Amino acid sequence: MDKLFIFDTTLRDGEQVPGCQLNTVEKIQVAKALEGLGVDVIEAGFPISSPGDFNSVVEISKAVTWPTICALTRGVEKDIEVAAEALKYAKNKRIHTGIGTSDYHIRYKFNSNQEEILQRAVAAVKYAKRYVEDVEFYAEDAGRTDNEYLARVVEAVIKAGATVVNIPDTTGYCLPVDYAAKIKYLFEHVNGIQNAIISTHCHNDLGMATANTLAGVMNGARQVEVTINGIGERAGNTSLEEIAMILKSHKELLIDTNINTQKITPMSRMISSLMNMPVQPNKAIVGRNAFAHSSGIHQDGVLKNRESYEIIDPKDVGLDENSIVLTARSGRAALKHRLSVLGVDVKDNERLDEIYQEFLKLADRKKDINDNDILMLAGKERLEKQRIKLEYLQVTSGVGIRSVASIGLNIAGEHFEAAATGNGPVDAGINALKQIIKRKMTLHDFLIQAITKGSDDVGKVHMQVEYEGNMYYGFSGNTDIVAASVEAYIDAINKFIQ
Ligand SMILES: CC(=O)SCCNC(=O)CCNC(=O)[C@H](O)C(C)(C)COP(=O)(O)OP(=O)(O)OC[C@H]1O[C@@H](n2cnc3c(N)ncnc32)[C@H](O)[C@@H]1OP(=O)(O)O
Ligand SMILES: CC(C)C(=O)C(=O)O
Repeated sequence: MDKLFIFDTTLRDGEQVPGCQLNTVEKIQVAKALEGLGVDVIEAGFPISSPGDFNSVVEISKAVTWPTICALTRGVEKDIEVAAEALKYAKNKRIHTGIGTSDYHIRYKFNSNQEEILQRAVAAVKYAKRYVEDVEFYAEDAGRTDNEYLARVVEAVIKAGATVVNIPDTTGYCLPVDYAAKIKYLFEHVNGIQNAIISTHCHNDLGMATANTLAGVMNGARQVEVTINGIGERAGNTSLEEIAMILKSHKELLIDTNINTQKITPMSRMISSLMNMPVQPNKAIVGRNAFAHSSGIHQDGVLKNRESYEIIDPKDVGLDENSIVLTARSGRAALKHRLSVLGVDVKDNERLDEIYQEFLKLADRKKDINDNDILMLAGKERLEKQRIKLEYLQVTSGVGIRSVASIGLNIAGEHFEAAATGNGPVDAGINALKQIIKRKMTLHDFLIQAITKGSDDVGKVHMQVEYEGNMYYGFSGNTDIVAASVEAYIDAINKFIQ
């Protein structure tokens, strides 16, 4: 297996994203987590850019042990001096310097010409070499740089001592076939290329960052510059998790990384939370839906054999399990599975079908069906077979009066009635219930939730009732929330009275 070096630039290119700025303490936290993840190089910042960024590079250098700490500079002496100073405490250090090589950059950014830029590139590498052994050179906008000129620059900087040469597709313009050809061209035309590692740094403006990075690797690049969750300037960078999992999934490529893939999900969540940058739900590997199956045919297939619809074991990226999301497109297999996970075993297909029909009606109204909804549906089923049934409930309540409730119960075929007052209609209803069921019961959890949005909505009630030291759960749903509350209490009682 060939080793691919993972160069993480979440703290530099990722942190350039508006709103994603981190303070030094947060950056140290991220750097330590990246070290745990197994990255080879951490690009910690651009020290000349601000005192805060300088300080972060210093502190990360002190905090991190084995990955190389890299600092970015322009091809400018002062930048290089400041970067070297910031890296003073790093055990393994690298300066990443460079200059734009495309005609756009040479003409408009620098008002210069190819020969002068080539000389500035070489001078920058030589200057950085005065401070550190490990110097990486970037040919900014290499994606749009003419290959013949790029090869001359790459050859010259390697001769000047560059240990790594970065070929960025800065604007995310390249097609994978063209980026592949560019890397191949360099390997075929640069004398001394074996003395340096060729690196990719692909942006995602056209959604091709990962494809381009992979094309580079398949043509000889052995370092990839990536970020967690693919964050970065504009549309972002190649995402670390995608490259790591592509190589883990396609062993035939014979290329390996040091990444401990089981740390990918926690790392992704840490970055998303610290940088206030939500991950799009369908993002490969780390999106909320990356391992969620929501349609009946897929769910049935996955429940029969995970690999029917999953190419990655969720455990390999640090998730406990995949998720079977119940929607109006789900089938009986998924519903039955969820019920059994929740402890409700539906053995009889006729019963399952009845619950399923109720489920479909609810799913058409409500986008997210959660576990409580499912339990409530199964509970409604159960209500009909319960020992204690609510026959009627009448409540009077209002402002400035004490609530009064009268209740009628059918207990194993016998009729009982009672009335009581209470502190509000629910309390009155439960007090009336307790006039008939004279047991020492305590209500703990009591949650009322609207299912959809209208005022005619179903109120869903979830309760926890303690009886003789044990907890019993009760569920119900009704457009009358007082009735739903009393029904939920009766549901809990039925669980210990039968
Ligand atoms: C592709 C990448 O470089 S990705 C990194 C991008 N990240 C950043 O830009 C964040 C950090 N940047 C900064 O803090 C500031 O831009 C600084 C400190 C670097 C420079 O600030 P200023 O001196 O005010 O310059 P300003 O940002 O306005 O313009 C950039 C200057 O750098 C020059 N420059 C840009 N890239 C390079 C380079 N690689 N090598 C040499 N000079 C460069 C530009 O031509 C311009 O010079 P000019 O003023 O003579 O025209
Ligand atoms: C500094 C370089 C590597 C960069 O960020 C780019 O070209 O996008």
